[in-house]
Parts: sequence; C-alpha cells; structure tokens
Amino acid sequence: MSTSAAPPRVLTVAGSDSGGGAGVQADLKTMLALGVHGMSVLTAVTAQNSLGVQGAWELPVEAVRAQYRSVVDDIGVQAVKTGMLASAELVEAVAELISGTDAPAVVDPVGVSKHGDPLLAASALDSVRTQLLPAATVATPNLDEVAQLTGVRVQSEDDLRRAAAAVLEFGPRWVLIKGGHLAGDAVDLLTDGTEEHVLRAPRHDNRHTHGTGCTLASAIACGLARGRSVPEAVVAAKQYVTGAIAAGFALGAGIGPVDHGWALGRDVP
Ligand SMILES: Nc1ncnc2c1ncn2[C@@H]1O[C@H](COP(=O)(O)OP(=O)(O)O)[C@@H](O)[C@H]1O
Ligand SMILES: Cc1ncc(COP(=O)(O)O)c(N)n1
Repeated sequence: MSTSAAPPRVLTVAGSDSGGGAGVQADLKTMLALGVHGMSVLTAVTAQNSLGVQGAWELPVEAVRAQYRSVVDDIGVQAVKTGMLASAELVEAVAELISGTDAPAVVDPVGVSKHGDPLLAASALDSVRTQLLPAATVATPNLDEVAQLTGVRVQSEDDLRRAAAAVLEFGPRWVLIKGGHLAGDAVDLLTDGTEEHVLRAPRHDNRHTHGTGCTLASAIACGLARGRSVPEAVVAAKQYVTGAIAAGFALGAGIGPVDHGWALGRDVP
C-alpha cells in the first residue's frame, strides 16, 4: 500500500462566516484551491449572510488555546493566518500563541465587515498594535483598518507609503496595505521598510467581493507554507484573489462571495 506525501499544512485562526464567503470558510476553500492542507482554530461564530452580520459570539480563550495546541503540537504547521479575533483577550492569547510557533504568520487585522458590522471590540485595538502586529511576518490591513490602527487616512495611491510606514512602526516584518477601497486600479503596497513592491490589478466592476481580504491573506499563507519568499507569495496571492473577484457571483439579496474555486482544474498561480 502506498501513502502520498503530505501537502504543506496551513492553520487559520479566525471566525466562522455562516454564509461561507469570508472567515474560516473562505480560508479553508482558498487552502484547498491552492493545494495545501487547511486547518482551523475557531475564535468566534457569526450569523452572517449577503446582507450583513446578524449576530456574533466569541469562544472562550481556553477553547482557542486548546484548538491551537491540538493542531500545532501533533500535526504541525508551515504557516499560520489570523483573521477575526473579536476581543482584547483573544488578540492577546493568539499573539502569544503565534509568537511561540516556529512558522510565518500572516496577520489580517480584521476590524469591520464589508457591511460595517464590527468584528473587533474597540478595546482590542491597543492589543493589536502592541502584541499582535509585532508577531506578524506580514500584516495585511485594509484602508479602514489602517485608519483605526494608525490614524493615517489614505485618500489616494500617494498616501499608501505613509500608511505602510505607520504600520511598520508597530513591528510586523512586512506590511501589505490593501488599496482595494480606493477608486481606479486595485493597487496594494508591500514593503518591509527597505524593499517596496507595488501590486496593481485592474478593478473588476463586480459588487460580489465578500471575503476578498480573508482570501488574500490565506493565499499569502499558502505561498509561505510552500517555501516562497514574502514578495513571491504576495504576488501569487494577488493573482489568485484578482481571479476570484473577477468570478465573484450573486448569492442572497446583498453582496455575494468571491469564487474561491475559479482556478480549480487550471494551473494555480
Ligand atoms: N473590485 C476589485 N477588483 C479587483 N481587485 C480588488 C477589488 N476590490 C478589492 N480588490 C483587491 O482585493 C484585495 C483585498 O482588498 P480589500 O477588499 O481592500 O480587503 P478587505 O476585504 O480586507 O476590505 C486587495 O488585493 C485589493 O486590491
Ligand atoms: C467571520 C468573518 N471574518 C472576516 C470577515 C471580513 O471579511 P472580508 O474578507 O470581506 O473583509 C467577515 N465578514 N467575517
């Protein structure tokens, strides 16, 4: 009997989106599409659909710690991605867990949903700044999160560099500022303070963009788990999320999800 070699293992530490477009569900679908073994530590459960978030319940810190230890101590991880962490207590526990793990960490500092529903308590922002961001190999804030964390308001592409410098002050190794909410091309800036990479993709005129940020951060984690450098992983992840946005589809009466499976059966980037 033959056994196949195990694929790289990637762990998401995030909230559940019952609608299946964002959160842990987006992360695991991305991981399957990009050829790694996806695993999850659930931090919170949301009742969520195309119209918004109808309810959110966080898990006890012991439940988060126990899930994390179960996965890391037996199966092992080649990369970790964090998403919705809900409270200061959970942010601090997760920051400690990822700091003690010998694997790159992609930190998506999720603040609010596309519909403006809060996914992180305001009282947790300081823990994100002082404990979570310093533990990140790559942090991937969107423009609202940049404003919340640093006070820098990005209004045009020219402001991206100033935003990146302000986030780097908190200590992540790299930062990817996502300019997806600006008009014009979808432009993101990746930098470690020395090297700078501008990632530009055509804007798809598609309102079905639920889950873009989760999908991009997970795709970066997949690339890192496969041994790619941060810039290589981010370039490939940007290609993957751009294709997923182009293929986003209507579901329910509101904002539909990106299509995580758009590249299945084709060569993955
Ligand atoms: N309409 C769009 N067309 C193409 N790319 C987009 C579009 N909207 C967002 N993006 C890209 O999707 C990724 C996620 O960005 P964003 O939507 O800003 O994150 P978040 O989901 O955290 O708000 C970024 O690479 C961004 O440039
Ligand atoms: C549980 C959960 N986590 C994260 C997001 C952010 O989603 P997006 O990727 O659209 O910003 C969400 N809506 N729900």
